[in-house]
Amino acid sequence: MRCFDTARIYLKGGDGGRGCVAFRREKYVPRGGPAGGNGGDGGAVWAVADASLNSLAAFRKRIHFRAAPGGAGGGSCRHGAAGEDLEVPVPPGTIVRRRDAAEGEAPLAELVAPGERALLTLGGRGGRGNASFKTGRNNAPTLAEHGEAGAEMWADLELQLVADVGIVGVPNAGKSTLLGVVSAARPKIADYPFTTLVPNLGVCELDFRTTVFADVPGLLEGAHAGRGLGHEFLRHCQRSRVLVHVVDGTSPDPLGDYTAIRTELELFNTALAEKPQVVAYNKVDVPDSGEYFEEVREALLARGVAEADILAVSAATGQGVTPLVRRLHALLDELPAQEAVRTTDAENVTRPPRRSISDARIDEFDIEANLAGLRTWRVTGAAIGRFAAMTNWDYYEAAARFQKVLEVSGISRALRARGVREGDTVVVGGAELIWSDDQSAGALYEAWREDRRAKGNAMQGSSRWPHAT
Ligand SMILES: Nc1nc2c(ncn2[C@@H]2O[C@H](COP(=O)(O)OP(=O)(O)OP(=O)(O)O)[C@@H](O)[C@H]2O)c(=O)[nH]1
Ligand SMILES: [Mg+2]
Repeated sequence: MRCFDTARIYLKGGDGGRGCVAFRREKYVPRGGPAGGNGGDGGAVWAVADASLNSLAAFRKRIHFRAAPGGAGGGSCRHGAAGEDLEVPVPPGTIVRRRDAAEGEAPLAELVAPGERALLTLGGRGGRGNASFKTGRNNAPTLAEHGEAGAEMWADLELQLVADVGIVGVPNAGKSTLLGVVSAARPKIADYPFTTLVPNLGVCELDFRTTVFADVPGLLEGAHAGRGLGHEFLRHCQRSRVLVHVVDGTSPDPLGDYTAIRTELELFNTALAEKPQVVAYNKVDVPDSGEYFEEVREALLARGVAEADILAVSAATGQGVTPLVRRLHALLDELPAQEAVRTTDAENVTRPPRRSISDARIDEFDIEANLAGLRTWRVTGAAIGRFAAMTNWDYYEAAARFQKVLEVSGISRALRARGVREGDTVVVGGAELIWSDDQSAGALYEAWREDRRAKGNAMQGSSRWPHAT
């Protein structure tokens, strides 16, 4: 038995395209200005509330969602095309949390109204082409960046159905049958407990009004504590504005059933228990079931349930169902108008921020020394790691720029303070560097050329080049 109101998915923004190194070619000008275009930004991943969905079952079949990468930059300052965004359709009422969210952290998004969108992951920034590196001092830069990797994450989805009316009651009380009779929905109905495994939504039309009903699997005692299936589904009721409490009139103890459900609701969430509720005493078409009705009615009145909120019905024959729906309309009318009930403090991001995905600082890093007893150092930090990944080691100027950043960020100083020595290996992100005490540009150039020669200029990214500081 599985239920599909939670799911775990993998999201990845598209990688940025690589920047290009090119120069303008003009007649009589041997070497024109830099003309390498930027790579395109990678596509973002969005969640979109799709009213045609009412479960997360689709995420059994597909759990990976990757947006398209940006195109590479070209010559003549042609920028790469932006990668297309990817939209992940989710049923209205879906909450998205990052899997590694801290305790108490607000969810990433809560999609309630049909068509509502929220940004989940950004694509990577496109790498800059050499035209973008032109400065007064360097008007013929020969370097370009790799695109930034798109952000990736695992996310947990939770569905809390959006409905006007939540139908609660013990298993077999007739909840699904009631949903079927008030709406065109055809929920699964059978003569054993827990026929309903996936919550059903039904649209009821009466008196020119449309009301959405949610039928959830029966609640068992202990449901609030996670015993039985009911707990999984109680959350759906949180979204509904009023409740119908279906009581099985043919049960040996209808009042006991009623009390057990009320207890579950209160233990799960007091806000849930405080929702307006109508008691539908069901199956009155069965001979003898009416016998207890008066008794149960008296007991409910004694507990403060209003007379108008206790109705005898037969979901099977439809008897008493119209007055029941009208009573629900009246209760809904008493409530303040509400667009949609939000249950979290998620702040949906609807416009991608105009900045890189990472707001990490370049001077925030850690150094691990002497890994495995070797003369190897590892520098970690979100910003410096990203910088290393975007550095295109094919170009000497990119390597020189990287060295400058090591200086400016304080990483070189920190390494010296920790006792780095000539010939030591320094790992920064995906790049492996060899430490040299000779800080001159000439030494760096020689080392870079040596490294390129050894590589045949073939490899990208996980480059190894001697580093002189
Ligand atoms: N005679 C009679 N039988 C009914 C009535 N309502 C429901 N039933 C029967 O009761 C059984 C259970 O009905 P369901 O609608 O599946 O009950 P449920 O509350 O949805 O049950 P779960 O999904 O298991 O929690 C079925 O055999 C229905 O045909 C009614 O008004 N009269
Ligand atoms: Mg059912």
